[in-house]
Amino acid sequence: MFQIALMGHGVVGSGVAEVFYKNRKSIEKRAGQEMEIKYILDLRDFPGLAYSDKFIKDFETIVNDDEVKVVAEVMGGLHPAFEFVKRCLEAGKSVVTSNKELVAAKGAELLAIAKAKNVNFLFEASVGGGIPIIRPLHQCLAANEIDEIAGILNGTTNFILTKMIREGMAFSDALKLAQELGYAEKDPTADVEGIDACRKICILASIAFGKHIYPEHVYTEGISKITLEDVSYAEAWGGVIKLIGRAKRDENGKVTIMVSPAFVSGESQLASVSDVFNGILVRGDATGDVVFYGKGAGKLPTASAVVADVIDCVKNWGIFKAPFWVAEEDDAVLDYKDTEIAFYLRVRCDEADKALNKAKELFGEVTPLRVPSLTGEVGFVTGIIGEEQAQKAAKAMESAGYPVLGKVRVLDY
Ligand SMILES: NC(=O)C1=CN([C@@H]2O[C@H](COP(=O)(O)OP(=O)(O)OC[C@H]3O[C@@H](n4cnc5c(N)ncnc54)[C@H](OP(=O)(O)O)[C@@H]3O)[C@@H](O)[C@H]2O)C=CC1
Ligand SMILES: N[C@@H](CC=O)C(=O)O
Repeated sequence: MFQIALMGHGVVGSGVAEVFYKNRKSIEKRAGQEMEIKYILDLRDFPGLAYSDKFIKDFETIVNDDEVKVVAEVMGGLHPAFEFVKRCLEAGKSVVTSNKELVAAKGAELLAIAKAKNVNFLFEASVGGGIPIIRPLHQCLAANEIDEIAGILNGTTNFILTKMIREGMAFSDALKLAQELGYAEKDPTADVEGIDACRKICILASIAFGKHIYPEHVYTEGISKITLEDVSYAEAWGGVIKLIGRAKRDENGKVTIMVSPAFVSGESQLASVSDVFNGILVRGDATGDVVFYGKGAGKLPTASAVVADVIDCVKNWGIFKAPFWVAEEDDAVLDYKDTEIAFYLRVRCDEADKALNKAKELFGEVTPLRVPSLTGEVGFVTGIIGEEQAQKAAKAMESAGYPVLGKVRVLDY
């Protein structure tokens, strides 16, 4: 009998218990072992559940119990999750987690401990909720050199943008709904400001490129400044606005990585990824583009990935099967200011032609965008230019009397 401990009984943790008890027979069959949840650690009490007797409040009970072989950490946050996970691994227990903050910050260190102890540290649920992406990237695509990964990695912001685009719903109402549905992080700033997507693209890039990419080295911009007017200009351009995380490795091994809202063409596979769904494009040198799609957040989709990792730990007891990357001292990430991309801008003006002439002078050739219902302003899309040049040119537009009302990157996916 394999004894398991669950740390956290919130949205994901309660889903893990639900999936485990509902599908226990098939789960045990797939794991090849009988399994039981011995403890559930949480700060609160949960009376009236069929498994209410499992709840404990002291982590020491779990770490000191040799019968507990696999621990699922679904509490979230960096502390005390890091200390708890580290101690479990050091005690010879395999750990699975849905906690991207933990993996993005401490993945290399925890993987090194797991490898040394010959236990597993798995985190399929940390990216893309219920979408299988970590295992395919690490195992099924292992024969490829991965050149690029780009995707919609945050369910909450994609849900908000979809509600804004399709229903004209106010940002705050859409966020409230995402929180009620259990999609958002405890502090939704992490979703809205792109921090959650940044953690996820860091995890994917670390697996793909074999070295730890730290969130603090990644330029990150969220969707809080996106307006319904920007949405209309994107439509006039022939696309939609999405929050995109992307990472690309050049021939020297340097990584360009960024999270920001972006115009994506209506024909792009990412354009049709709506609601809480995530879509992740992986470009391999042998496979070409492979796209992963599914529910990126929510109780049961995420729990599905956590329980699958638990099964893997049980089935592969004594075999290290986790993805692996090393912590690197030198920074592998290129300064985003040294990279190039196209931009959409929206400026206030009395005469659109004059504003567009000024834009040409400052940005080079531009493509005008017109939304008939919006007066006293004009939108345009630049060619590929340097990030720094774009920043300077936008400032110069303002100095010339054309206040910038919106500025979003334009992608060619
Ligand atoms: N919700 C989602 O759709 C997804 C979430 N994730 C990740 O999964 C993790 C959990 O998310 P979610 O379930 O939504 O979060 P919740 O806040 O709903 O659940 C966390 C639970 O853990 C408990 N907890 C927190 N700290 C401790 C502690 N020190 N000791 C014991 N219990 C503790 C909390 O108690 P209390 O409420 O009293 O603080 C709460 O019950 C996060 O890392 C999140 O980023 C990943 C993919 C999708
Ligand atoms: N808050 C996250 C939850 C899953 O990672 C999201 O909205 O994607």
